[in-house]
Amino acid sequence: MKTSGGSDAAKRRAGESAAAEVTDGDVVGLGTGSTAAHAIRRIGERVDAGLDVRGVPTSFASRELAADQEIPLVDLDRAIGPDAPGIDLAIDGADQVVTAAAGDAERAGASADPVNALVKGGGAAHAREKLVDAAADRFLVVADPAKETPVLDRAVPVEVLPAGRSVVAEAVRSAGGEPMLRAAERKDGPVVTDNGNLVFDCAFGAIADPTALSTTLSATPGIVEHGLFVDLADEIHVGTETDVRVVTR
Ligand SMILES: O=C(CO)[C@H](O)[C@H](O)COP(=O)(O)O
Repeated sequence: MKTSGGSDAAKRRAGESAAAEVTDGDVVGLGTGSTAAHAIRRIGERVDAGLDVRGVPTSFASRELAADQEIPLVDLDRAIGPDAPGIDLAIDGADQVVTAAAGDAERAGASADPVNALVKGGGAAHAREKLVDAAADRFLVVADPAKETPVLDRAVPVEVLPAGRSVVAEAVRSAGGEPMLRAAERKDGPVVTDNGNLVFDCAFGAIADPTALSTTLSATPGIVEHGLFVDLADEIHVGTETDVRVVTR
């Protein structure tokens, strides 16, 4: 599994804090990445102890981990609809998250109410993650302090239809970004997502207006989904070396 950010202990605290929010009967969106994996493992322990939940995986990796933990699963298609249960909460990681805590020093004079924005997609799972996280009644982000920032400036992952690669690259450049095709680590060639698409990591520098950039990317033909998650998170569980700080949005 790909990991980024801070210590595993901090990630575990964040994941376990969010997993404690799951209650009997819930349908839970199961995020992707090393921090969300801690939440999935803790939910698995609770299922073993009698908790009645169903999980909606966001990726091949989260499905495999949840199945290993013997968490009953339901497809997103079966979770959403007129006679479907819905998703009570989703727990998912992030590559960058704007929090006031990260900006206390840097933000002198800036608004005390930070924009509710994340960068996700370090594991190339952001298309399904956004489907599940946005469909949930509550979306809990699990992170560590290394993910916190006053302004998003990490390259934004963009999942692209293979046939639209050049068209999308030009559109990203027109929007002020520099697209870099994500290469696979143990294969000659690009990363191919769970949906059979390619990923551009698009460097925009500091993203002053994540909402505007999100709107632009969403409107670009050939982009299946991008990793800017704006106004979706309800809580950020930030694990530290000693405890957990919960930021409510
Ligand atoms: O968006 C993601 C996968 O697409 C992950 O949630 C994100 O990359 C964080 O991963 P980790 O918890 O391993 O740092």
